Amino acid sequence: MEQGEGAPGAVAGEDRDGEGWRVIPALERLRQRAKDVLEPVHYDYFAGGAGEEVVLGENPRAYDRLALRPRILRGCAKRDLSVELPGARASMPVFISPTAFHKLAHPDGELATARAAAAAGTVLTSSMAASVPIAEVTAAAREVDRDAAVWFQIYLQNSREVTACLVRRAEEAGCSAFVVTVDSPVFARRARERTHPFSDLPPDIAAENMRDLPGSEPGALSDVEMSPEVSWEYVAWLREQTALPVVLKGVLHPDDAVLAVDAGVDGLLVSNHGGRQFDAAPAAAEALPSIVDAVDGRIPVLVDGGVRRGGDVAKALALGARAVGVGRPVLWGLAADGENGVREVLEALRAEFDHALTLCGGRGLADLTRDLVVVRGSGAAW
Ligand SMILES: Cc1cc2nc3c(=O)[nH]c(=O)nc-3n(C[C@H](O)[C@H](O)[C@H](O)COP(=O)(O)O)c2cc1C
Ligand SMILES: CCCCCCCCCCCCCCC(=O)C(=O)O
Repeated sequence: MEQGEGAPGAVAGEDRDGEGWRVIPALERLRQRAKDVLEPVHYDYFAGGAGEEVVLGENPRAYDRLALRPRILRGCAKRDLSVELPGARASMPVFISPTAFHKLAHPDGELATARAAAAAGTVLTSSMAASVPIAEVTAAAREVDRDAAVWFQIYLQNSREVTACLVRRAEEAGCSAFVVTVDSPVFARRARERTHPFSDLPPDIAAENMRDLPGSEPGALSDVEMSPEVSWEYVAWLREQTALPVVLKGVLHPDDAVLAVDAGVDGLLVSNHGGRQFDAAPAAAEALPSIVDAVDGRIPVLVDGGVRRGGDVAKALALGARAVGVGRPVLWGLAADGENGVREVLEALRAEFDHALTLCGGRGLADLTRDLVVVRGSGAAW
């Protein structure tokens, strides 16, 4: 089996995409299949990370450095995996984090992902840079389950008129929350762009939410901007633009978590963008506990980055996360087998998480508590 970024001793720059040895077999098979079918430039766009991909590897490794001390004899024959999230109730504590351009993975694009998420009873966060407009994404989800929840991810644009227009569109499409990504004041620098420079997107694929926005010609596409001008004042303004829950994505410092609560947001997503933005950032699992402590139960804390196994989900919840997001595994499932591939990823994670919960003696998510977590090699509690 291929060694890779999660493997001890993996060398940066070699086999960086082979997460294989540590992920559950179904996910690894789908990733291999995705690698076989995708154009190398598209595979590298999905798989890659910022800089020399240190954080990309650290995200999964941080989970490996933790262990769970199971509780015994707790009578856990009946278990409830469901969870309350901002604007949604999910059947399990695993949701889909926003990733751009699903049509690069499969011709059905976000329509397939939305159907799979709805069938699994969980949330799809549709990217502002999705290759299907948000109204079509929510409609696809609702065809499967009329109560399906879809969140809309947004980058705050320099023009507030443009941001406000995107907010209205997502509301009209029936999204139930906004995920505002705040970890990207600039575009990332990614090592794989040297080997596979980003060509233009194929002519039939575009960021469809960016059509017909204020200031552009009818039918024209606006750029997705990442702006260093964005500040807390903009978040406060956005808070006034919508009654829907707002989740801030990309929070890594506990002081920012406190500022976010003060700004009136409804949830935090602890994330380093899957290691794609800042290669000196901490692993998501390592940033999580201090943020959970700073928030002190006032709003739910979510986390994404490097979650590849049910045990990782259990560790994140034990550290205080309400739920975890997955990014790349969903893209591998989508590329490998469309809607069915995404379903397979979600159901594999559900089954593994349920198994881990049972082994921890848990009946529900609240039974995963921080006292279960120890640091491997030291035996010390977290
Ligand atoms: C190909 C790709 C595209 C992404 N696009 C977005 C995006 O449009 N907006 C966003 O907030 N995050 C984006 N992300 C980051 C994900 O939301 C998420 O934070 C990350 O993938 C989680 O890590 P994982 O892939 O290890 O699960 C993207 C990630 C990938 C891999
Ligand atoms: C070969 C793939 C082509 C990629 C084209 C990139 C165009 C960038 C403009 C949209 C940015 C979307 C941000 C997505 C994101 O957060 C991420 O990749 O990470």
